Amino acid sequence: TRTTRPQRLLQAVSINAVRGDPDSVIKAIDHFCKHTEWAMNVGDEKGAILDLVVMETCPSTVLELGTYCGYSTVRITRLLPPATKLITVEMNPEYAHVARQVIQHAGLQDKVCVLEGESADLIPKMANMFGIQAFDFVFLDHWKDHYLPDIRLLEDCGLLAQGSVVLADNVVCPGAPDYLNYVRYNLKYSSRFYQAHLEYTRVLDGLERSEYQGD
Ligand SMILES: O=C(NCCCCCn1ccnc1)c1cc(-c2ccc(F)cc2)cc(O)c1O
Ligand SMILES: [Mg+2]
Repeated sequence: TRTTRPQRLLQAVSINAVRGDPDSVIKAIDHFCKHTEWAMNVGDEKGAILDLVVMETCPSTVLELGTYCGYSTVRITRLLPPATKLITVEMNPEYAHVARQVIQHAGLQDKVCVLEGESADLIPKMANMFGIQAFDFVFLDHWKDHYLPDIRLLEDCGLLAQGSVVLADNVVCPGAPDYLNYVRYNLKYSSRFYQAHLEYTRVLDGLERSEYQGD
C-alpha cells in the first residue's frame, strides 16, 4: 500500500538530516514541504516567530497540543535548557509514531514526552502525571475548534499561572475565531497578533500570543 505523507516526510528526514542535529532536521522538513509535498508543519516563517517567543519566555515547563510529525516539537525543544521537559499531545497514533522518530533523529528524545490521546482527557491528569504546577509555555496547534475549550480546561486545572504564555498557530487560516475573541476580550489575558503566512504558501495566517494575567 502507498506510504502516508508523514511517512514520506520521515523518510526525507532520515535521508537528508544529520542524526543529533535539530537544525538539519528542521531544514530537511522545510525543504521537503517546499519542493516535494506540502505538510501542515508550522513552517519556517511562523517557526522563526515561535523561536523568538520561546526564547523570550525561557520556559521550564512546556506543553504542545498537536504534535503531527514533530517539527514544532523539535523547534521548541532545541531552544530549551537541559533540565526542561516538553510534553506534546497527539491523538493520531500514526502521527505520534512518526513524530517520535523525527524527535529521535534530532537527538531530543530525552527532553520530550509524546502523549497519545485526546487533549481534553489528558490535561486533567498532567499535574499528577508529571508533578508540575503550571506550564510556562503552551503551543496550540491541534484541532482549531479545540483551542478554546482546552485553554479553559488548562485554567480550570490550575495549569496556567501569572505570566504563562500561550501561543496559537493558524488563528487566521484555518482560523480559530471563538478562541481569538476569548483571549482578546478577556481581562485574564494580554494578547497580541503576529501577522505571517500559512506555512510554505502566500496565504495570510498568523500566531496569537496570549499572556495569562493570573486568576
Ligand atoms: O488542522 C491542523 N492541525 C491539526 C491537525 C490534527 C490535530 C489532531 N490532534 C492532535 C491533538 N489533538 C488533536 C492544521 C491545518 C492546516 C491547514 C491549512 C490550510 C489548509 F488548506 C489545510 C490545512 C494548517 C495548520 O498549520 C494546521 O495546524
Ligand atoms: Mg498549525
